[in-house]
Amino acid sequence: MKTPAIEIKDLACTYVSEDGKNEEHYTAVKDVTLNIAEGEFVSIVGPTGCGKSTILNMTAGLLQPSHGTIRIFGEPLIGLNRRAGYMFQAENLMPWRNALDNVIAGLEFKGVPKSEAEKSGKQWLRKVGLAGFEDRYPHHLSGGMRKRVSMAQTLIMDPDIILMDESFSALDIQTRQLMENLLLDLWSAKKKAVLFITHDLDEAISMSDRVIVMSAGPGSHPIGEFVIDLPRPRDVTEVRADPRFVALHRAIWSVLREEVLKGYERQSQRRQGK
Ligand SMILES: Nc1ncnc2c1ncn2[C@@H]1O[C@H](COP(=O)(O)OP(=O)(O)OP(=O)(O)O)[C@@H](O)[C@H]1O
Repeated sequence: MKTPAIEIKDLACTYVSEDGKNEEHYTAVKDVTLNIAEGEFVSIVGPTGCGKSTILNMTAGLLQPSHGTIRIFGEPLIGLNRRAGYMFQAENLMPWRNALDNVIAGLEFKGVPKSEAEKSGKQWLRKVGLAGFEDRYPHHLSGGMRKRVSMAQTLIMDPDIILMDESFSALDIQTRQLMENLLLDLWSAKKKAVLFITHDLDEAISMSDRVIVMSAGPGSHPIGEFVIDLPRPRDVTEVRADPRFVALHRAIWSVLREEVLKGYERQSQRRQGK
């Protein structure tokens, strides 16, 4: 069997917070075991606050697990995950750089000569539908255009793994579906392992090869795994009318629904300090 791109074993994360007097421990995730194959597109869905971002941040190497291991293409993850590119919900463009200079920032940092980086940057801006926008600064681009620049900025580095945390959730629905289709097009041209975090079950099903459902926290862990056997290439809007999509949605929601309700209840108990 091929070595997985991401191999997560018995992972746990306990946050410790202090208010000056007391130390509070909160185990967000526990017993998380999960593999993602090379080129596989996997989404994690779960109730709000269940620890989806916690898992992603540990896989990115931005957060140290309290327990368990993460292997990247067979190698234990130590420090930052250098084989991964990230796309988060928040804007990460540098406002003082134009679109092209934002796209090539990572290449420049790696020491790629400017002319070579610019040539590649222009190609990437074309791929994401922004040819002619090279000189525009982020504040002169729409939210959707800024996301396209971010996507080019991530993919130009040719990472073997792409980690995405609610990357499109701030966009309006039409722009969001355009971005989802664009991502699928780019992904199918050069398949990378994708770990995609989303609140949106429709988005998870329409994009993924596999959807993992997490339980409500504390100690959140996977409680369901669904293979999405919808044919590719997919159009994320059209695929939603496919009877198989509807059946998968029903099956996954039957597992997720109860956890969502538990998640709301536990969060409100936590807020009240119960
Ligand atoms: N630094 C921290 N200190 C203490 N608790 C934290 C910290 N970061 C996250 N948490 C808690 O850990 C739990 C998991 O958080 P996380 O952001 O990973 O969940 P999520 O599933 O991504 O949330 P959402 O769906 O709302 O984006 C939450 O209950 C959160 O309040």
